Amino acid sequence: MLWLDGIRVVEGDFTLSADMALRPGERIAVIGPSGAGKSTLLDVIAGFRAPQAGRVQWDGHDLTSVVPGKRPVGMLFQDNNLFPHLSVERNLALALRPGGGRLSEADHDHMALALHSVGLRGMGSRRPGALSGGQHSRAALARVLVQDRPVLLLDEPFAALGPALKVEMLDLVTQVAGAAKALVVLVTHDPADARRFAERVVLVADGVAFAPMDTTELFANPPEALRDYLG
Ligand SMILES: Nc1ncnc2c1ncn2[C@@H]1O[C@H](COP(=O)(O)OP(=O)(O)OP(=O)(O)O)[C@@H](O)[C@H]1O
Repeated sequence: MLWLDGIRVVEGDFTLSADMALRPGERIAVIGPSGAGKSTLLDVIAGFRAPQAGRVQWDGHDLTSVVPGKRPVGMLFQDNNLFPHLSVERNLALALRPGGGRLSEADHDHMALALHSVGLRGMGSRRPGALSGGQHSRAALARVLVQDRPVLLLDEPFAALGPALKVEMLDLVTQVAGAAKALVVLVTHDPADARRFAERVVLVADGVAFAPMDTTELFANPPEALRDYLG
């Protein structure tokens, strides 16, 4: 379980409070107005931002003072570009062994499996410039998957893709994260993404990241803050 316990972030006029528990393996969407604090919430979980109060816990371990690289968290951003001068496989290798070092046969098998799972089997030797937009997104997803982290944070990773490709990628994330039993937290501006992807939704508005609500119930009976956001 990922616990956000009494989290409070304050920066000038901006405040964000969060108290919630997210279950292993579930798919969460984070929605809310621009500037409400969706990315801030992910940054607190990932450790890029220290809250002024509260604790982040995973599986009973307090992560609050753990550096980002040591947290059980993988992240995928929209601009999370692959290194253009390295092959896809070298990009994956860097994610697997950030400090360098020789890759074992098991590591190579692991990378091949990650590429296979995102539909890029046999494309490991290509450079990112030789991939289509959709393939690029798949490679970036493989790079996160190869790290085998039980929590995946996705900050609008597919916003630049066309609608059909975005749906394809969301379904792929559902499939691969399901196989890995990873908790996925997806920030999106598109309520349709939340409906398609998420079992539960965290609404961020008015300084609060509200505890997750069942997606179907939330959209069937939206609270005022969501009605304001949906317009
Ligand atoms: N590096 C920073 N320094 C100061 N303020 C920041 C910084 N990054 C974000 N903010 C502010 O923190 C608040 C929350 O930003 P955040 O990016 O978390 O919102 P968001 O909901 O993800 O927005 P969007 O949907 O536009 O991406 C905003 O008021 C923003 O201006």
